[in-house]
Amino acid sequence: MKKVAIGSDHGGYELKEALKGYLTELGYEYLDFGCKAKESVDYPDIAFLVGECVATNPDYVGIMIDGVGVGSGMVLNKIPGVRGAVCWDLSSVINSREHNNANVLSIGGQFIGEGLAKQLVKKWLETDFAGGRHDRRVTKVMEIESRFIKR
Ligand SMILES: O=P(O)(O)OC[C@H]1O[C@@H](O)[C@H](O)[C@@H]1O
Repeated sequence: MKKVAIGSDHGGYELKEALKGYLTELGYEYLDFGCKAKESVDYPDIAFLVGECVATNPDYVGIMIDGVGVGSGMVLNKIPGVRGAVCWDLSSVINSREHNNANVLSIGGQFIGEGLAKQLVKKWLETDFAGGRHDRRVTKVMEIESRFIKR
């Protein structure tokens, strides 16, 4: 079972706190990268920490929650090795795992209520990469990334 790197900005703080308890209920270990209170913070700072954890630890997947999910999605996809997926419903969640082998889920705490967020997180964590033709495509995604990595 993968471990979960979880983080939020102020827009996702309350949902993050609720999801932590839910992850424990489901049997997942997690590492909380903040934020630690509802005061305003900058989503790139936290999304970076979540993405860095996932990029450097194959045992981890990530969950990042800001107000909308899009900004953190941008940050996550700047980090080599991270495939961040901004999702809003069960179809996008399932597709991001089966087709894209997403390793970080980004959701918007201002749009997604606690009940739906729990459904999305559970489904995302339980859905496997389908491989096959999708493996070829994800390999191409990662190859494109490698063209921009300076050595
Ligand atoms: O709460 P403020 O600072 O207005 O806006 C920050 C939010 O707006 C978007 O960039 C992100 O979703 C972030 O959570």
